Amino acid sequence: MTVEHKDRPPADQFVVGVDFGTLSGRAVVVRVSDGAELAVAEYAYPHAVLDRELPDGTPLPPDWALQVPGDYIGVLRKAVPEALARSGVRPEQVIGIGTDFTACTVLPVRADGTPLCELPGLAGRPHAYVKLWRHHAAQGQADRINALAAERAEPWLERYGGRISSEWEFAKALQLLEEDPEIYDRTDRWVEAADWIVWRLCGTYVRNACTAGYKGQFQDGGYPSDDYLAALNPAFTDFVTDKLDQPIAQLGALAGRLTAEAAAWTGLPEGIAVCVGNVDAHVTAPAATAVEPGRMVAIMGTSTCHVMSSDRQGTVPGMCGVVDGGILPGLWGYEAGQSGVGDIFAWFLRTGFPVEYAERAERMGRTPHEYLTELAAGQKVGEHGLIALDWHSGNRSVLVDHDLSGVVLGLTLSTRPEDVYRALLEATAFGTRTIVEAFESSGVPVQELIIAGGLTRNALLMQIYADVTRRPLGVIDSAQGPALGAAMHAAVAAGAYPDIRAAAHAMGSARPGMYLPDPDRAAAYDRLYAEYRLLHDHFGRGANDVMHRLRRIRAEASA
Ligand SMILES: Nc1ncnc2c1ncn2[C@@H]1O[C@H](COP(=O)(O)OP(=O)(O)O)[C@@H](O)[C@H]1O
Ligand SMILES: O=C(CO)[C@H](O)[C@H](O)COP(=O)(O)O
Repeated sequence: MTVEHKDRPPADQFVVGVDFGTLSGRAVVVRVSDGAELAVAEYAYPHAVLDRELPDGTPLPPDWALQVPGDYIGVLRKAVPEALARSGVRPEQVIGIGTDFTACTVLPVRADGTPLCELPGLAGRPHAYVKLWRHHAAQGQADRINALAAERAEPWLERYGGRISSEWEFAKALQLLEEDPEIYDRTDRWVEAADWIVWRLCGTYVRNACTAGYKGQFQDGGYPSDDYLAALNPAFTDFVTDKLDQPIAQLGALAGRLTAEAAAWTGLPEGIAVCVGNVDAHVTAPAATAVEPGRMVAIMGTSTCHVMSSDRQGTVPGMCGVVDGGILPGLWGYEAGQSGVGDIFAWFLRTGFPVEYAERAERMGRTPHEYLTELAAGQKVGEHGLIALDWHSGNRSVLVDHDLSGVVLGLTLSTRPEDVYRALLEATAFGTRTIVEAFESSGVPVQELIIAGGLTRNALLMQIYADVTRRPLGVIDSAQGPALGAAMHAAVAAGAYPDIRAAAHAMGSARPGMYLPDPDRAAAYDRLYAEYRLLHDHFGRGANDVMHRLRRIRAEASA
């Protein structure tokens, strides 16, 4: 007989969490009483990431990254019913659905939520589509936003470590205005995909406090002022009033009830609780039980987000932002990140993985990642003679410059693919150490590092992170941390728990100290990290502007 914990929900109630990642959506059916994940189903976006051309063949310039909003609806129609069927749970046992999304992934929509790219005649207009979080073609607008904010000493700038990213809402909207004013004019709302999917589920458009704060620069009850926007571009003056402003709700709040249309898509009962949206990184903190100050969660996937709550409000140079209640109610939520991590490893598989390696991996029943990892694991630290900069997708923290690019130094004629692969793994660890040290030196202590996301599957990578950061690494128990976090917020929205902390204690779990730093390897990495920081400052802080010059040369050549 199971003894029901007195204040725990009954064991026959379930929630669904849906994690909209960069390349796919994952739906998980979760038991409310203890967070047990009964089933998961994944749906890969048919159009993946549009970074070369639109579906109709319209070419895209460099640094563009778009998506097709219909792909997201596919997750609701395919992954949710599949997970429900696999779970054996009856639909009437499901009391709520919660979602999380990559961010800042934004799209222009009409007043009823229709994406502009779905309107007649606009399928060939790049600015009518979703701008994915890693759309980096608005760096020019971001540079102007930062320069003007610094010149006017705008108070909100320091909440973002002194620099606004080209990945965020204002830079992307300004690019839209300046490059396709007709699409801008036809945009009724500029919506985070995190909120658009909730809008599709319950018929209500409400902005979540997380993306509004970190990506929409909502601080102390307001957005950047109209006269600041007018100084950027007079046509941008009313952007907040006309296209952005919308009621904001706290994380875990009820956004509305599942509509009949969404019930038909998902196979879930009409009228169940639909939770306010959330971000794939921040939603994972409670899933990893990181609900106390100083426990940093690094969600490692295509990119890495470092999220941490603190009782201190500080300014960490190059952080993505600090938002009151941005992760957990009542605490300052900090975000930092690396815009390319798994993406960099994927790039190397596309471009540096020889056919004979692929054939050997297949014969051994290994994926390319597994095969290269096995080959690289046997090396001693420094044996490959390489050092890399993990900037193939720009630098999000601490330099906030997406016009920077990747570097591999030390190549010789005897360098092997596994050498470069390991150097890339290590470079991302050096990037994380740079971020952790920025927090520590700014008076915001990082007590513990907990890893979540798809990259937890790579044990060598985890050990390298422990050795490089000289910190024990905890690992979230769930293989679907973001989806579990979304499910937990749905349980709160459905009233099963009073708040997300209570849900975290009942439903979240992580294993502390899974990877411990080895003193000898850590000492060897200190030498390589010192070289990384020299390169970091040389190429990233103006000593040698070659990376920006190369971009200008490329732009002229491709023009
Ligand atoms: N064993 C592995 N080692 C290193 N990287 C991996 C491995 N498996 C997948 N990846 C990378 O992980 C990324 C996908 O991360 P994941 O968390 O699954 O998805 P998402 O980023 O969409 O949430 C891809 O960029 C892929 O190259
Ligand atoms: O910046 C983000 C969160 O603030 C993005 O959501 C994240 O970088 C992309 O997610 P993933 O790497 O899992 O695809």
